[in-house]
Amino acid sequence: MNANLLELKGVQTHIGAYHILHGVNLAVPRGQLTMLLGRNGAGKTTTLRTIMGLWKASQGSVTLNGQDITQAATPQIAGLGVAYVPETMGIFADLTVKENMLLAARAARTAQQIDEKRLQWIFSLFPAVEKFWNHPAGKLSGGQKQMLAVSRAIVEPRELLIVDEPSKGLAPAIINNMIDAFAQLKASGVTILLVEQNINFAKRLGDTVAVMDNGIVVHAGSMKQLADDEELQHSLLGLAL
Ligand SMILES: Nc1ncnc2c1ncn2[C@@H]1O[C@H](COP(=O)(O)OP(=O)(O)OP(=O)(O)O)[C@@H](O)[C@H]1O
Repeated sequence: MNANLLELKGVQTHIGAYHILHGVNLAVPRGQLTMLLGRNGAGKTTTLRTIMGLWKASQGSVTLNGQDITQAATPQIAGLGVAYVPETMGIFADLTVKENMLLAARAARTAQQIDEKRLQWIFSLFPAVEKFWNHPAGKLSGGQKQMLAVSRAIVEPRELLIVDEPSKGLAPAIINNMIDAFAQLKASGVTILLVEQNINFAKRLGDTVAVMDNGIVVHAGSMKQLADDEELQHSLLGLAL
């Protein structure tokens, strides 16, 4: 079995006339939490969208479990066990939390059909999801919406969870809750890829890190190594952890 669940090799992506990714190499080790860092506009979101088939790579390859998914359609990629939470979160504001969860559960048509043990586990990770079960999702706070978005992504078992900036705009207490939840998710065996701007969040959760700049990965290694090396942080990110 390949040690890397996901691998990008030489991935180039164009958006219309713009050449955004210039040969991204990225490895996401199985069972680990990988942080994708980088300045604004470095190409992190474009990388996630290319993995999900929402943009198509013009060159290079994306492989999942050794299977080439470079040209696969998004539903097919999702069907292989990949869940993606975009920055916009994809929540239906007019629907209740419960309805949002049901829509995310492909196999369930009623709340009773969602695997009960799994639902209780999700409630334990994100108590707000249970508390506001029958409330319109649009009424939730930013942090609660983010928790609902991640809960939707894991309503059924997934092999790979990809989340774009889960800590964005959240208060420190909510960020701590989010860190605990991701740590528990990882302990359950899910491989996780997170885009982050919050360096402390990255430092506390990451096993592996990749740093992007100008559409390529300019550094890859262990999170601890980067966390311990202030000079490297300055040169890669313009700041220290
Ligand atoms: N739809 C689009 N059309 C044209 N250019 C785009 C589009 N989406 C992104 N870009 C450009 O691609 C580059 C990379 O954007 P991307 O969103 O991937 O960066 P990012 O690292 O995720 O940054 P941020 O943290 O600001 O979201 C940026 O220069 C951006 O302006």
